[in-house]
Amino acid sequence: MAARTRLMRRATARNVREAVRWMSSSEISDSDMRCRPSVSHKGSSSSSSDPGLRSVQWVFLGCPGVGKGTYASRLSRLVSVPHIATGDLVRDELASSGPLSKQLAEIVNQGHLVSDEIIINLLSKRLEDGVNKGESGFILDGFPRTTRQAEILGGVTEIDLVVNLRLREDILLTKCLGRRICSQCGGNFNVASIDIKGENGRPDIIMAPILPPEHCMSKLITRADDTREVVKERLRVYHEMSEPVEEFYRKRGKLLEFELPGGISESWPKLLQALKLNNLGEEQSAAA
Ligand SMILES: Nc1ncnc2c1ncn2[C@@H]1O[C@H](COP(=O)(O)OP(=O)(O)O)[C@@H](O)[C@H]1O
Repeated sequence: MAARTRLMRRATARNVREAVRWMSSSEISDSDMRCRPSVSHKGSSSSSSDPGLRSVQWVFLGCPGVGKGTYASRLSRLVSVPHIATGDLVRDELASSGPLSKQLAEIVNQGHLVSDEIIINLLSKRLEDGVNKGESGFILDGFPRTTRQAEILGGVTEIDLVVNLRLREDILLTKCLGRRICSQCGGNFNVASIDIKGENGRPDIIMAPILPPEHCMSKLITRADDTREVVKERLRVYHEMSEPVEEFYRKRGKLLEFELPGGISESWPKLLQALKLNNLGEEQSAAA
């Protein structure tokens, strides 16, 4: 057991060293890595050799069901960096039926966290593959989820900004239960229709369902960990293990709190405004 732990530690250290080497061999200077949302992010290329591009290194935090994936993936397209969701890395590993898949299935389907070692291995590999393809910068979604992960990430590279998405807990559960994925195209949808009257000074919250196109309707599936019991456990685990990560970044002055006011049409422009990216959003919708 001790030997296995030592081996795991060595494997992790090696991956982190590789990530460090990746960072230091990158053409981007330290100052370029810092968040400069007001500079132009032209085109869809994420190559670091384009002097007009600056690669942001952002993290999205937030409870299960809050919409980290939705907003992180939209933003990644806007600022031309990859959206890396550790939940997707875990699901890819599960689907691959590799040596880890049985162990992972048990953990994920109980709503628990995968070990820091395994998740860092998966993330290091994804970052390395990306760098080999010429990627730079990232928006991380679902990582770090423990303070240890945050410390390891901080030892490897500088995070510019951490966006903490927030939403009422009763809505989170409904949203998780409404999630659907098209088994053919992989599209993410949500059949939940939320219309909650505000009370005690809280505003109304209206979130329209995100319905799939006709051709996906018959192919919709639900994630195995999106059952009522497992979502409740994931929320409990988030409060216990991941909320301290918010404090970790708050203390370092990197945390941007963002309370979602409603569905995408209402929240997206406000999020861009909070990130001082509204001009970029307008440019892109004008070009579309
Ligand atoms: N950083 C991480 N650390 C540990 N486990 C993780 C991490 N990211 C993802 N996982 C595992 O993958 C599952 C799915 O993650 P994700 O898709 O991000 O779910 P959620 O909807 O709960 O945010 C998690 O419940 C957990 O088991």
